[in-house]
Amino acid sequence: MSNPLQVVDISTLDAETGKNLLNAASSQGFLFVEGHGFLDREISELFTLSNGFFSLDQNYKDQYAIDSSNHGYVRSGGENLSPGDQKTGDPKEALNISFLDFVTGESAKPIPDYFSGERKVALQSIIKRLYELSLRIMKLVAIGLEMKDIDWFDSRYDPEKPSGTTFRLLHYPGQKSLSPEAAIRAGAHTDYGLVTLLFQQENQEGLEIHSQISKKWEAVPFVPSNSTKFPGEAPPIIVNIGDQLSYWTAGLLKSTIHRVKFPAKVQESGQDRYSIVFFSHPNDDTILEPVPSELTRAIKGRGANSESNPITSKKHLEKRLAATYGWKK
Ligand SMILES: O=C(O)CCC(=O)C(=O)O
Ligand SMILES: [Fe+2]
Repeated sequence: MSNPLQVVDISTLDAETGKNLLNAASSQGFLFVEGHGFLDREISELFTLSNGFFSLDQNYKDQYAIDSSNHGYVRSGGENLSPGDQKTGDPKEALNISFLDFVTGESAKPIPDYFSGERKVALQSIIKRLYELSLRIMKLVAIGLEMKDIDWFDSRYDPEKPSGTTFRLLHYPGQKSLSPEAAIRAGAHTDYGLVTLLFQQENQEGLEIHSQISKKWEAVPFVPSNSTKFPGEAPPIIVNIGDQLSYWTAGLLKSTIHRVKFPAKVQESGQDRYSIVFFSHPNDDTILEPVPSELTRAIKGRGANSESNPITSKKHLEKRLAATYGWKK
């Protein structure tokens, strides 16, 4: 399968890497990163954990049902990512873990007791490192934007202060039905935060982007690891830009619409899809004021550059979640 996206090696924090990342983020808004440091073994174990959780009893999972703060278990049909043009919720289940502290990797709210003991330790370690990876990516964005202070974004993402960041396990059950309605597994949407990091597995494809370049739906393939360059590393991680970062950078970085479909191959095999996602957000109290970069300052009247009363990150997120889950505000 051809790949519409660039694969950026982020193992070095330098000007060239920053430019490569910025190019991808300001064209497709989606890219792959390699040199991220996650091992194949640990990501496979994480998928095994996810598989184990979703195969538990429905009654058990429902005890941890999602609340209005976006934390908890979402049963199949419980989330409609495209409320304008989809009547029913998506045929997928998810576990959202929010209220995260990145010094400990723990949530301040209860999580299913399936994740206790060694499983809990493994989960916390992954969450802490996903936070570190998102900081690395934000440093590269700052370098790409030629900002004097490459920690400008990081200083707005204190590990112990509240943020809208969510770690999410997703399961899309396999379906052999060919009805076009059921063929959409996650409705078209953009993500809400700064950057989203996503792991997927081979033979479980289905993610599509509405390409900023071709203006068409294009499949995001599974890209295997480059074992010569990065021995033992997990496959490249998908990174995409969320609405807040696009808004913050006056639209220079693109928050691209995406969805999950059943490609013919997957539909024929009836294969389930599991994905693991980290939605990274700055601290709730972050004011989305114009970014100090000459590249974004030059864009007048868009996003954060157009507001005389800048909003906070928390306010930005609340607006979007209300639309997705139909909560009355
Ligand atoms: O499972 C996927 O590949 C996409 C998930 C996604 O886009 C989301 O949860 O926002
Ligand atoms: Fe998404």
